[in-house]
Amino acid sequence: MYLLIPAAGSGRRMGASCNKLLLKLLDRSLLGWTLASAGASKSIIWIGIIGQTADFPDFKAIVDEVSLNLPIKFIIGGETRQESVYNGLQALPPEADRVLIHDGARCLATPDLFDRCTKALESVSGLIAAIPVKDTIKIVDGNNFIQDTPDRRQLWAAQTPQGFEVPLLRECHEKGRHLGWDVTDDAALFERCGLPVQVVEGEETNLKVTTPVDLQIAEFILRERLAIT
Ligand SMILES: Nc1ccn([C@@H]2O[C@H](COP(=O)(O)OP(=O)(O)OP(=O)(O)O)[C@@H](O)[C@H]2O)c(=O)n1
Ligand SMILES: C[C@](O)(CO)[C@H](O)COP(=O)(O)O
Repeated sequence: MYLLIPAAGSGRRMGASCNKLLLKLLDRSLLGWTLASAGASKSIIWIGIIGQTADFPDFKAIVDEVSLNLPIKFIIGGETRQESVYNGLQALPPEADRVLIHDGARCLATPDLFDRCTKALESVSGLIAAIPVKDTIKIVDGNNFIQDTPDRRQLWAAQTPQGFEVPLLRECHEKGRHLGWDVTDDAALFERCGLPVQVVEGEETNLKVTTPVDLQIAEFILRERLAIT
């Protein structure tokens, strides 16, 4: 399976002075953990890392440290995640018919999750990893008054990997650009184009490291996983 890793963000909500994917979690950068997990999966055969040019020297050092036995391509990202993935899709090898897209910031996804998504993508044209929400969710208006409480049994929190047939996802991105759609994940483009997206059970620990507290939670999970005290 071909894998695109959007890693071209700035980490504004993390408040760090650099791309948050360069921050260390134990002895390795966030991007390093993400790459190590993808590299340990049985199904990933190629990785495209989408980043800002200024980060490429650091990204190259991280790739060397993780010593992956896979072809790696560096792809220049855009101003939004949507644009970055668009650029990634243009840079896929011509033989790539299906692709997984996985946020660099979801550095705790396990190799098994990549493999389960790859397997599931053999029989559907679009999928996402997601987990049922645990909280009661409120729809709130601009004045902070609740408008609705949707049935939680139908609510799932979207994660990555998200996987798609490449020609269909390219078409959805083109349409989105043409019509000015602004979305936070690739599944949303598929949905707006009326295409089906299947949900694959994600992982509760597959958090997106977004704010400083997520870094602490991620470190706790990693220590438990690696049995480090
Ligand atoms: N222009 C962008 C923006 C985001 N991303 C990537 O998309 C993933 C999810 O984005 P998010 O966690 O929001 O990262 P940032 O954009 O870096 O964070 P923030 O929104 O707080 O600035 C991250 O792996 C990030 O690097 C990207 O490739 N290109
Ligand atoms: C793709 C994603 O990780 C699914 O949860 C998320 O939508 C990324 O969006 P963000 O706005 O960059 O957090």
